[in-house]
Amino acid sequence: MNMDSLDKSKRRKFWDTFAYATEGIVTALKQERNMRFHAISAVIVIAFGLFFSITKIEWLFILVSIGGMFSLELLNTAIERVVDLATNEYKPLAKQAKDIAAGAVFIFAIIALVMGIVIFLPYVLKLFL
Ligand SMILES: Nc1ncnc2c1ncn2[C@@H]1O[C@H](COP(=O)(O)OP(=O)(O)OP(=O)(O)O)[C@@H](O)[C@H]1O
Repeated sequence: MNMDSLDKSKRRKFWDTFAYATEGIVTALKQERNMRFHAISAVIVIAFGLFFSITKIEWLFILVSIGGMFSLELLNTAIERVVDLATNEYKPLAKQAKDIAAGAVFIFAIIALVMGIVIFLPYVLKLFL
């Protein structure tokens, strides 16, 4: 293999990674109700952000919340799949793996909710007061 084709195959591998990652996200969106819930929530939060013209720093927190939520839900889904692949019998370790992964999502969801309240509550109050 000459340098040129080596370079090309490396580049293809790089783009393949994006294609597989996109495929994973689309699969999760199609199969997981929670993923669709996050997508709808993200659209609503972005609409609120635009409506209230939130600051740059506030947008960054929203970005981290939305991105973190999607990433964690994807990892949780991946762990669920691996556990189901490993066994379809009732196993205490399978339960632990799924419940612990769900716990990670839950903790971040609470943090994202608190960030949302801290950011949007003052804007909402200003609207009414
Ligand atoms: N093989 C297993 N052995 C023991 N407990 C399991 C097993 N598979 C799932 N569970 C437990 O059953 C409950 C429901 O699991 P399930 O796989 O249906 O996930 P879920 O939380 O309903 O997520 P989703 O709705 O995304 O499928 C969880 O408490 C999980 O830990």
